[in-house]
Amino acid sequence: MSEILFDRIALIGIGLIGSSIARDVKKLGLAKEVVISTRSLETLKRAEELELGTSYVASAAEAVKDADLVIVSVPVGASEAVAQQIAPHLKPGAIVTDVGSTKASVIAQMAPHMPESVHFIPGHPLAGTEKSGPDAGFSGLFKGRWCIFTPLEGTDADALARLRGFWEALGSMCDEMDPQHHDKVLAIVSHLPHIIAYNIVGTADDLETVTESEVIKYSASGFRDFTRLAASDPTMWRDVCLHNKDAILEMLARFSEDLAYLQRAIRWGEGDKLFELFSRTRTIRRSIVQAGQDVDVPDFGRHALDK
Ligand SMILES: NC(=O)C1=CN([C@@H]2O[C@H](COP(=O)(O)OP(=O)(O)OC[C@H]3O[C@@H](n4cnc5c(N)ncnc54)[C@H](O)[C@@H]3O)[C@@H](O)[C@H]2O)C=CC1
Ligand SMILES: O=C(O)C(=O)Cc1ccc(O)cc1
Repeated sequence: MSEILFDRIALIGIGLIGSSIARDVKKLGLAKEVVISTRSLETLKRAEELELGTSYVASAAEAVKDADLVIVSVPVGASEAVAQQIAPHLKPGAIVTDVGSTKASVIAQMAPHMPESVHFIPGHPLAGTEKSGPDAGFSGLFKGRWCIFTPLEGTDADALARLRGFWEALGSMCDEMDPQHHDKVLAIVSHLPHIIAYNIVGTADDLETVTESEVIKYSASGFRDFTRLAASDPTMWRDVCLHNKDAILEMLARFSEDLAYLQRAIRWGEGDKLFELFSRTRTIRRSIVQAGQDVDVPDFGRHALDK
């Protein structure tokens, strides 16, 4: 059992990410009280059945009262609505953070509503799966994973250090970044891979009508890897696309250009070009594996806190 880091934590949104945080907080004893609130009463009831917190309230405003740490874990498009609901009820000195996959838009939605008396520190744990909802979370999700903060100018150093300490207690490695830079980096390493997966699985599904069930029947592991990403939550990914539009479009333009290069090399039988690219990318995979960042979803257990 670790030490208590916050007396009262409020979790707004209790899906995959919120419930994984709740499980770690409970397991490690990081808070005296964990108040949970979420939009649907059905999910709230499920959180209670799973005993994820110490109290369960229907309104976000009620949940944040007296909370020292507020973690907003909702689809990024709901950030402003949540900020509006909680703002008048936040305790002076409280730390308010989020876990959204995009950062500039979350800041634009939330920061204007935050009272000066609280510390608003946007965050993003780079850990997750294609699943969603409170049953999908698990203890240890964040272990060995990066958590990126995109602090606003003038952020209180002690508050940032406390939030960092919290994520480190969950096993994360922490870093800081400018929100625009975060959004560009994440566009290429996370958002594009999901968009490409949605696209290829959609294309295969369209072909299915032509080839009957062959696409699914003979799908090799490469295609199956894409289907895992393409099974990710539609609301969450719709919001990511809408709220990181510029960076995603910039990376998609670059991606399409490079795909055209590949297409041309195939058309003209330029094997040397194909070989050069495929060798370069193979080196990248090998360096990721060496750095221990190759954890596929089925292997998460290896990193779980309970092992
Ligand atoms: N799924 C993943 O792998 C990762 C997701 N994220 C980010 O974490 C956030 C949450 O994602 P998940 O936990 O995966 O989603 P989820 O779909 O599992 O859970 C979302 C939760 O938010 C609640 N919610 C939705 N709209 C709400 C509103 N207006 N007010 C209050 N609660 C509301 C839902 O009831 C649910 O409890 C998103 O912003 C996502 O971009 C970050 C890292 C990884
Ligand atoms: O399931 C996967 O492979 C992921 O990439 C999970 C993920 C989704 C969104 C994020 O912002 C961070 C991590």
